[in-house]
Amino acid sequence: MALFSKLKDRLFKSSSKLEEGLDAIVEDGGEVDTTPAAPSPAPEPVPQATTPEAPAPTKAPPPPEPTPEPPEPAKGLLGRLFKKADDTPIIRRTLDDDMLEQLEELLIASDMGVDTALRVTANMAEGRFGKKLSTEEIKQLLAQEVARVMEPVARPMPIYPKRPQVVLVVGVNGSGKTTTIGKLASQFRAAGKKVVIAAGDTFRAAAVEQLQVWGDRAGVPVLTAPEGSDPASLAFDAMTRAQEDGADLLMIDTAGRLQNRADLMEELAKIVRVIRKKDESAPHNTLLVLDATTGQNALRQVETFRAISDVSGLVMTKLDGTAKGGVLVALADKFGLPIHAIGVGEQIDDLAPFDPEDFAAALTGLKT
Ligand SMILES: Nc1nc2c(ncn2[C@@H]2O[C@H](COP(=O)(O)OP(=O)(O)OP(=O)(O)O)[C@@H](O)[C@H]2O)c(=O)[nH]1
Repeated sequence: MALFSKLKDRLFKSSSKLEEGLDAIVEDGGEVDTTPAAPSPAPEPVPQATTPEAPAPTKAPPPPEPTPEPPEPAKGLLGRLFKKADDTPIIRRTLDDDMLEQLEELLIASDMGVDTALRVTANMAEGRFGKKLSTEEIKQLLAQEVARVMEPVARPMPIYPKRPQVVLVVGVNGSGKTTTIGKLASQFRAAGKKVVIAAGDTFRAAAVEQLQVWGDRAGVPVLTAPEGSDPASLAFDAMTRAQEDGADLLMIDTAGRLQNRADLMEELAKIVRVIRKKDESAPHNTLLVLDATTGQNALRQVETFRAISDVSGLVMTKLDGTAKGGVLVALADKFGLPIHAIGVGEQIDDLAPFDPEDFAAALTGLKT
């Protein structure tokens, strides 16, 4: 399945934002490259001294531009379109301090966060100061750097021989926990695993109903308890049932009321205490579900949930249709927590494994 093109299509907002910004930066102070064969972006082997003052003579005052003749009008609309694609002049700009600063600002505006943006741009610039770069070449460098940051965190959710493997799912209300549990359950079931879901957000009847809908879609039983009852007691019953049924996986949904952090912390701790009566090593995974559209707020959510639970990995939802995809780079750079999967839509199969190179290309709008 062409998952990559799906991701690419759906990350359009992030990539178009970056793309527009990069075009503007290169055009601002760049000049049309009249040399016929464009030099390749070339990873520079030149090990540049890290001191900033090293390479220097960057400013070659642009000679009066020999603006290339606009392409002769081609016949017909199609002809004109193709002509434009072929003959669009390539603009290059010399990489200097000003340009670097603009790149940093663009990446910060793309939700990468200040530290990550600075690190990424510094790596992009290394050995390339004073070189002329086109937008496409910058995209390639950026994609390379993003992929490098993301590579260590791109890990599927580990599966252990323990049965049932208990997966506690945490995250704020609306982040996509229910949907993600449904999608994961469907994938595990398709892989031949026996799955049980526990609707641990017992405070909201609507949340339980939603989970039942997803359980039906995935063909997986959902254990529920009366509204307002103790989630830990439900978790205990679900654990018993999962053990009796010989289930491979027990996925426990939890409430996401961060407004009352102390209560939520106690509630999660109690669920953990109770399931450990049945299996000391449980929960085996604690998945934090984050909504990509919240941008930098996702960083704060990781900090908060790490303080109240033993987060072992992340699932990032709603990457489709957001211009804030860059936050994943900041998350990877800052916390190094594994990103197990990404949500790219509301349908049951809209959960993809996290692939750093595909993501980097989709985020930067790099043509592959
Ligand atoms: N576009 C898009 N929407 C998503 C994705 N994941 C979840 N959603 C939508 O986000 C909304 C909230 O998702 P839920 O799964 O109900 O979130 P929750 O964290 O369980 O929320 P509560 O039940 O309120 O705790 C729903 O409308 C979902 O359809 C995704 O990857 N892409």
